[in-house]
Amino acid sequence: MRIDVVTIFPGYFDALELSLMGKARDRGLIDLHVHDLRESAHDKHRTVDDTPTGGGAGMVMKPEPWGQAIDGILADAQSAPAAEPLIIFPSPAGDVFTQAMARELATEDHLVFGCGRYEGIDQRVFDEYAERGRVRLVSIGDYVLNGGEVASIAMIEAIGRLLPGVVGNPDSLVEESHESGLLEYPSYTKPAEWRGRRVPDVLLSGNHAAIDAWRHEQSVERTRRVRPDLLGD
Ligand SMILES: NC(=O)c1ccno1
Repeated sequence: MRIDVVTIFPGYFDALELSLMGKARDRGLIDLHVHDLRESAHDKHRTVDDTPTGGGAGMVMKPEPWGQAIDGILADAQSAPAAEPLIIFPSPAGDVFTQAMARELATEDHLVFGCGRYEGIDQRVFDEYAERGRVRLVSIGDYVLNGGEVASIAMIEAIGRLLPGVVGNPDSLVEESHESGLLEYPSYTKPAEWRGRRVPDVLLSGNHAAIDAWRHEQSVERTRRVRPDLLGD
């Protein structure tokens, strides 16, 4: 999968050089390109924002740099045999990102993440690329961040880990929270007792049918307690 990111803070994405994402990039499973939006601003001060038309607080990101940055990515992509990219703008006003959406987006060949800052991006950028291609505003939750970078990293990790070969044992993706509609059961490891707290006896029994039943019961109980909405309660 090719992933392009447009941001005024490229350094945020150094985090994607670490751990599984870094290994996936080294192995060519993820082809990440981070673009500094200011490289597409050509006035003396590389200006990327201006005052809101109609008044109001803060600043709005200008459309010209965004147009040049995204056009450049689309032109580059056309030279490669990939499907038309999906452009994602992280926004608290977007569709809520879920594990199901992560799985859907993991089937894409090319994703572009546009990281807004300030009071947001001029609406005409969304309109331009929605007419020319595919655009989605996506929220990672009902709260507001200072920009789209952290949300993009979260989505890139959630999507990237689902790509074949990224996670060592694909079985570990199956019993995770939100995969089965339930939250994951509690996990334990050695030692069998720690500060007087014992691992549940069933997990030491070697009876795999009983262990599976206990884990499912724990998942249902945790889901009912923490996220009854997932059970339709
Ligand atoms: N909730 C979000 O996804 C978000 C993105 C930018 N600010 O907030």
